[in-house]
This record gives sequence, structure tokens and C-alpha cells, in this order.
Amino acid sequence: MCTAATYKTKDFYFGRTLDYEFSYGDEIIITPRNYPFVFRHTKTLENHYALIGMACCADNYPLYYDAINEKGLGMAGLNFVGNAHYQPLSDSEENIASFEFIPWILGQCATVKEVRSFLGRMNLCDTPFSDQFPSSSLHWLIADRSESITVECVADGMKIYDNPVGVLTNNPPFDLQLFQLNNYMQLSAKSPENHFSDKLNLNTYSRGMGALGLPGDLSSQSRFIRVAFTKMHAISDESEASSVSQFFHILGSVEQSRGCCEVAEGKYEITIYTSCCNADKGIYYYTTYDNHQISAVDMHKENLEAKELIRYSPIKEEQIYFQNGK
Ligand SMILES: C[C@H](CCC(=O)NCCS(=O)(=O)O)[C@H]1CC[C@H]2[C@@H]3[C@H](O)C[C@@H]4C[C@H](O)CC[C@]4(C)[C@H]3C[C@H](O)[C@]12C
Repeated sequence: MCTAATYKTKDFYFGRTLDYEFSYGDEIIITPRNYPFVFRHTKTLENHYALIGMACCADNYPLYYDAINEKGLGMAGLNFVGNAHYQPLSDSEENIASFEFIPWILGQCATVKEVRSFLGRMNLCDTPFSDQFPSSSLHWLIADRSESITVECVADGMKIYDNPVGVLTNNPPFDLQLFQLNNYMQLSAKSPENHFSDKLNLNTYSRGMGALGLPGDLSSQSRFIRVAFTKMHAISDESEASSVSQFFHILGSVEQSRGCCEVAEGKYEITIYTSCCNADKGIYYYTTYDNHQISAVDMHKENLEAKELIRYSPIKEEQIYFQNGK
């Protein structure tokens, strides 16, 4: 399971949890402007916007899971197993393999508006990266500071949904996920009033009862409702520290602890990492399952005119700050 979300204060923030039972060898990778992005079915992008995101590197190619570009556009791929359906090659559109989708969009688009026009002339095809890396079944959250969309390729073609919540999880398809919010419209951050019966003396015996009924389990539908509620009520000040902190709290509402989601005998899905990108400043903040200290990589501290990938291994060990003794 995974969850992606957006958040806006003074700056625009974009991030995700990546939940899985193993890691593909994740790295924070900056693709500078002059790294040639080679595509299988369309022309190489010799120059493009610079990207920063989490990826695994294979044959010197960044296989991005989520990233932002220097223009403030963000994109994350989340599992969409059983529903994703990529198309055969098309003669009339630009054929983009699913693993090329993030580079192709973030390399060239500055806004969601531009993304929509790119989507109109592309065909998301099933070409695998390699035998070792067959196509993953994914759908995507794409967002800038003014709007979010969800892109899904299903059996009857590509769907582009406006995403007014700025949140995405996994199955079912996005329109069904969004519809479910109707069932929770009575939830509130305020204390509830007694609408049950004026013949009964019912009491609010605890704080937080306005959100009674918010689903607490780890299913993708429940995480969608929970993270949407948390995000829609999120309050922070506009500073970087407060915004980043609040963003990690939003995604903290759907974090997965080892042991609660068994995917095979003795194998558990966990939140391998949580990211929070400041899309305006090009900073990739992250925590990992065992490292709760926020670490960060700033794309603008690198030479973005370079031609070679710039790679950082995530810091995975817990860093505990002792305040006393030596
Ligand atoms: C496993 C990840 C998704 C996590 C997720 O959504 N979990 C939910 C599980 S479930 O639905 O609830 O069952 C996805 C997100 C991005 C994916 C990676 C990216 O798409 C980049 C390449 C793409 C290649 O085709 C396959 C390897 C790969 C390196 C992918 C491996 C894996 O499928 C990743 C890492």
C-alpha cells in the first residue's frame, strides 16, 4: 500500500509513503538538465527540466517512483494491481512505456495544464524496462500548486480525473475512492452534537468524537478516507519547518507498522520511506522506517547543468540525539 498527498502553505509540498515488503534499492536521484533521457519509442530528450526523486538506478537509468521537477510539478506512481491496463503500440500517438512516464512528463511540463495536453497525444504502452524489471501496475498522482489530477490506464483507455482532495492510495479506481467520501461527510474536527434523539441525554465524554467512524484499518480505501480527513483539517504556519512537520504528520496518519499487514507467511508490508518535497524549492525531505530524523537533499545545491545522474543513498539507521551525558 502506498499513499501520496499534496499540501500548500506559502510553498507547495508533494510526497508519499512507499509501503512494501522489500526495497528495490531506493536512492534519491537528481537528474540534471543535460542527462540524455532515452525513450524506447520516441526521441531522446537531450535537454529537459531537472528532476529530484526516489528511484532505483538500473543501467544508469533512473527508474523513478516519485519525483518533482524544478518548475514545481510533482508526480508519484502507486500500485494499481488488477486495474492497470497499458495499451499496445499506437501509430498515431507518442508511445511512452510506464517506466518512462515520470521522466517524460516531469522533463517537459511545468504545470498540470501542460500535462493534460501531453496526455492527449501519448499512449502509455506495456514495454518492460528489462526481464528483471517488468512493467508495474500503477496509477499516478500529478500535481502543481494549483491543481491535482489522477491518471489511470484501464481496460477501456486512459482516464484523467480531477483530484480535488490531492490524495491518492491504491485500489479501487479513483472515481470509486472519491465517491466513498460521501459516506463520511458528517465527520468533523469539532465535538459532535446530539442528533440521535432529543429524548436521550447523550454526552461527548471524550475529545475527538467528531471523527468517530473514521476508518482506522490499513486498506487502501480506508487510508484514502483517513489521509483525506487529516489533510483537509491540517493546520500549520507558513514556515518551512512547520509545513514540513505538518506534512509528515498528514502521511503519519497512514503509516504502516511492521506486523500489522502480513502479505505472505512471515512477510510484512511496512512504510519503507515517507517523502515530502518542497516543490518550489526543489528539496526532497524523507524519513525511513528506522530513521525518524528528517533528512534532505536539495537539488539546487548541485550542478543542474550536468550530464550525469547525482545519487544519494537514503540514511536508514535511527539517529537518536542524547541530550545528557557523554
Ligand atoms: C512497489 C511500489 C508501489 C508500492 C505500493 O503501491 N504498495 C501498495 C501495495 S498494494 O497495492 O496495496 O498491494 C512501486 C512504486 C514505483 C514502482 C517502481 C517504478 O515504477 C520504477 C520501476 C518500473 C519497472 O517497470 C519495475 C521496477 C520499478 C523500480 C518499480 C518497482 C515497484 O513497482 C514500485 C517501487
